[in-house]
Amino acid sequence: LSKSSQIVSGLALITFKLFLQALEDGLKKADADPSVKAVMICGENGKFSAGADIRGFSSPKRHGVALSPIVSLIESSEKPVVAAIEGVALGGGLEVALGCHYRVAHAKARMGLPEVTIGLLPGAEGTQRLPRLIGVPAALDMITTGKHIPATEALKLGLVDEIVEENTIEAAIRLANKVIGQPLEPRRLSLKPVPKLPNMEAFLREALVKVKRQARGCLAPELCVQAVRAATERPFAEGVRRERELFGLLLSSGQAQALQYAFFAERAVRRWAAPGGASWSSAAPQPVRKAAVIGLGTMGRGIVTSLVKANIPVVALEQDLEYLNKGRKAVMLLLEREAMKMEGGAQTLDFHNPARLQFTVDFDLLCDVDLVIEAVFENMALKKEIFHKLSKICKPGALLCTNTSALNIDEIASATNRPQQVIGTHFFSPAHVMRLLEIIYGRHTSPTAIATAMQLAKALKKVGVVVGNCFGFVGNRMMFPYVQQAVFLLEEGSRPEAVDQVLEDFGFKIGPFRMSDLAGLDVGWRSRKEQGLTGPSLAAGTPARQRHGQRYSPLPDLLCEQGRFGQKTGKGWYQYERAGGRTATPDPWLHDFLSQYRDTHGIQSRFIDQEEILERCLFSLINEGFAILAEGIASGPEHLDVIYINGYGWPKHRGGPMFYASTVGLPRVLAKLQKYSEAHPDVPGLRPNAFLKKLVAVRSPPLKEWMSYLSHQSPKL
Ligand SMILES: CC(C)(COP(=O)(O)OP(=O)(O)OC[C@H]1O[C@@H](n2cnc3c(N)ncnc32)[C@H](O)[C@@H]1OP(=O)(O)O)[C@@H](O)C(=O)NCCC(=O)NCCSC(=O)/C=C/CCCCCCCCCCCCC(=O)O
Repeated sequence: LSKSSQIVSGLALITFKLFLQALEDGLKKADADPSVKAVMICGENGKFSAGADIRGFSSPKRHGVALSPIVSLIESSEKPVVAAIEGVALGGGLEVALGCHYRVAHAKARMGLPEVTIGLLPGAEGTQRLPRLIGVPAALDMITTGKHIPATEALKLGLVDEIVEENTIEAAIRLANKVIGQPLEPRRLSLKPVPKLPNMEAFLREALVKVKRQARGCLAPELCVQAVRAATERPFAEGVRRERELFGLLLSSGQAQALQYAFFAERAVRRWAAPGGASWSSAAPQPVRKAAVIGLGTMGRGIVTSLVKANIPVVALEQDLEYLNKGRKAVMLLLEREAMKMEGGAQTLDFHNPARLQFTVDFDLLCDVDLVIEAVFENMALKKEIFHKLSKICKPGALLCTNTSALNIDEIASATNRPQQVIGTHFFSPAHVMRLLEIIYGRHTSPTAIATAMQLAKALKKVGVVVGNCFGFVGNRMMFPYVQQAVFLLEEGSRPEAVDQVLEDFGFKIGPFRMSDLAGLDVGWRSRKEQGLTGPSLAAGTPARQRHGQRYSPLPDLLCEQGRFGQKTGKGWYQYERAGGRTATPDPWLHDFLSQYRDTHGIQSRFIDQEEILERCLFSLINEGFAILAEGIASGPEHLDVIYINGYGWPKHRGGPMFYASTVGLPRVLAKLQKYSEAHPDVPGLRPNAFLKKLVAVRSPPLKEWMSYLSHQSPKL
């Protein structure tokens, strides 16, 4: 068939100008050449196409519109066109394949329309062709979630005609040969009707309700449903017009830019940098063939589960048999659940095999592991004791990681004989679900240790973000002023449900008070007692609402003193149906308690509007972000944004806190902070950071240029 086939595709990414022109030229040439009987389209280097170059969407008119006519050209060809899909066929890549009359895929190929994840919809007629091919429910699922489906599933759905284990191109050529001369009309998707559903209207209505609930203010999923609805209600050409209209709306919504920024930010943070010039490009990771986890509380259980899922043999250690058995049961339950979600189930995970997962109380069994993750509770003395023991037992090359959310990595490292191999790995709960891994280097941490921790994050399918050592690191340090403002707002007249509502409407998965109830108020209470901010070590005569000359709210401490720890005790900032319950209901007791508290402290209650709630919480968090950047704790604003999107439920369609600040406008953030700071001079978190002021003074450059305005390289970097 060599004479009758044409390979006209060549790039994994559709760099539109060159690629589309080549595709058009190739198709026209093939059409005009009587010796060509069929056309096969494939990619280069084992990849069909990852779709359009996402960076190109900043100039949509120039690039975007050109793909649809090409897809139509393919479909209307008088000669059969077969797509040979290897690697990935995503976005515009899959839309090209949908224009073809036949699709052959390699068994390992993946397909999807991920445009929704970058704030768009499949704008080259994908929302109109896919439902015609695989029906509305399956098409809607792919288009609104953007998920990549494996070839086997694509075959079941009818998205591809054949899958092969061997040479996809040869198989596609074989198929092309076979279908020469067969009628093409039934293979042209634009001519097919959308398969009917008995309850189409109800189905689409429910789908819209579901995506709206899940999207929390993100527009793209909703508009995807509207585009698919158009396919069910209108002829193909009109559906395409509607798709284009909706695409245009998304393109100008601002959300697409935020989501595309987030896509590249997540990839940018892999290129880490640390003190002394060490970086991702020069440091090589050590292999991790076996790991250990110390402590099987909530965090340890999730970490063990993550490691087992990543196929890394684990030794799980507890202090005594009682805790060990409790931990073992919980881990097994988590793993059973994870196995059920996986193809191949328990056999794939193999967690009943002691060579893959071993439970022990014997520290000596840690002598041959390559990496230890200590996950005991946040107590410096205990952690130091464990690290001292580890440095005696573990082999010389072993990496010693501490799962801490705030403690000083250098102090923990000082208890060992190998501070260069000590590193912070801050997991987020539940650790087998949450994608973020904050990786904290100490003063002596070696580049190899950082590279190994980053490699571990990748193996665990997490996003590793390398940051410097300070109290709370990046995520929690930015969270402190945010939560502090939320509590101050209660003192001044607001209620937990009002504050949560504003932040959840903004797009947070959960507001600060619901979050605090979920995490447990006792966690922060313990830490504040350790810091001497409350409890028996507080100096007599300390004013109730002041610490170290700054405003302090004792409200969370007072709740803890009442035994209100949140969900676990059935009462916290809200009331719950029972201890351990999850349904938060506003609590009249708390409202009375707040009134009495204000009376006791002579605070005049006032109405606080949504704007003030949002600005005080978010701008104080962002302000701390500028401090972190200025101190060199993180090497760029993308790091902060990736941390917030993946670890703190920040709405991705707003691009992360620092990106959000850039869209609000730095002068506005500064002006508002100045205003609130004047009203609350005893709150340092509201005092505009010098770096923010500087950026405004130099006329608010684009976010990617911010770091170049730091006058001196921070000693941390
Ligand atoms: C699965 C992947 C492809 C690979 O994953 P992995 O192997 O892990 O590698 P990565 O690290 O993720 O990626 C490696 C590097 O490649 C870069 N990359 C990857 N994909 C892209 C991309 N699509 N664009 C740009 N760059 C990309 C990535 O950044 C890495 O580089 P670096 O480390 O950052 O340097 C995975 O990468 C992946 O999932 N990629 C994304 C795939 C995707 O989302 N594809 C869809 C893109 S959108 C699309 O295809 C749309 C096409 C058709 C548009 C038609 C529009 C018509 C509009 C008509 C209407 C006009 C209306 C007018 C409006 C008006 O009125 O104004």
